[in-house]
Amino acid sequence: MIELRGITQTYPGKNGPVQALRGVDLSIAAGEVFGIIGRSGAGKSSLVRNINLLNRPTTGQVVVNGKELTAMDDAQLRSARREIGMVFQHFNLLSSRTVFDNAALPLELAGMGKAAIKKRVDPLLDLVGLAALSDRYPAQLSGGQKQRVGIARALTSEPKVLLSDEATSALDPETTRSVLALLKQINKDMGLTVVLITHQMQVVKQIADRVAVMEAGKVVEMGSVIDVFTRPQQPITKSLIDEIVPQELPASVIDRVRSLNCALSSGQGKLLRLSYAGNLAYQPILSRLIRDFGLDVSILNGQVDEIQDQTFGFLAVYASGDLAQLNAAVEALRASGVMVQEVNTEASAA
Ligand SMILES: Nc1ncnc2c1ncn2[C@@H]1O[C@H](COP(=O)(O)OP(=O)(O)OP(=O)(O)O)[C@@H](O)[C@H]1O
Repeated sequence: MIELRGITQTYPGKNGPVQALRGVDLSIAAGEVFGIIGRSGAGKSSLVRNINLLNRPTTGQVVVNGKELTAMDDAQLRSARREIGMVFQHFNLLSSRTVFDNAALPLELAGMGKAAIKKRVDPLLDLVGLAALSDRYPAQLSGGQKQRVGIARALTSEPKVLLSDEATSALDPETTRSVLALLKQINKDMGLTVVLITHQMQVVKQIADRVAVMEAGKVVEMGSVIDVFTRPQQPITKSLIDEIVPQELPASVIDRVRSLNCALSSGQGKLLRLSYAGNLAYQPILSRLIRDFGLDVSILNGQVDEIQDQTFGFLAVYASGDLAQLNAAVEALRASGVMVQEVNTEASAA
């Protein structure tokens, strides 16, 4: 549905050119909710604005729904853009127009008649839960309601793709959840492809199917959300996930393990961080360590959560026993799909 090939974006800057994007290739499938995450300045806004050519990339190709936007003239582009709706962090509503008139604006500009506009806009205001507020002005709305107007407006041209540029960044956590739930519902009910950029993993976790992690103008990691949460590879990904799934164990746990280690011969105790997802969450992982390998196991830390009906989690356990059995147990865990990290307590505590 969306193909970005070799995208670079260079802006003129006071102290020389700023290279915001340094060669991005992305393929987003129809009907997906695709998250693009990164810290401030990573290039997310530049990239999402490349998809509808609100920013024209310096080099590279943008193909949406089989049509190469980067090869189009202005008239062709205006028509192609109707298939791509966009919602913005600061809503971009006109204060002098009512909810209905804000949502209707793109249709008015396209020259549609009043009756046809009403037929298109009324159901959309109903969909976003604002039917009763259609005569209000933006100043009389909450942030969440303003964003719902923005979403209705983006849907008036019956797009196939919805781009969301930090649409929930200005909203409180509860309103964020309800706006994201609305986007997910629209994605499911209308089959709309949603591309959202955010700096919050919580947003990715709630709604995205796949995620690309950006750093310094490049995509450094990409995968299904559950895979990226359970097997983050890059330091930036780990640090972004840390707010939801702590990547480091508390110092108090490391301290306790060091004193446990002192009581054993070298190597007979290991601190293991086990990450797992999906069906593995229902496997008797710990009882196998005890039964099959004769180990003692203490649970020291952990968290279990869900991403779109899939369980995922991590457990920090201290396993002790015969060294050969310990090593065999780690191998068996890895073979079963559990990600096992042996935590070096000396290095971690330093
Ligand atoms: N119009 C512009 N002119 C010059 N430099 C720009 C322009 N727009 C963005 N940049 C620079 O390009 C880089 C990427 O910016 P971009 O806004 O795409 O990142 P971002 O990940 O969306 O950041 P944020 O979350 O802060 O919006 C930054 O260094 C930024 O300062």
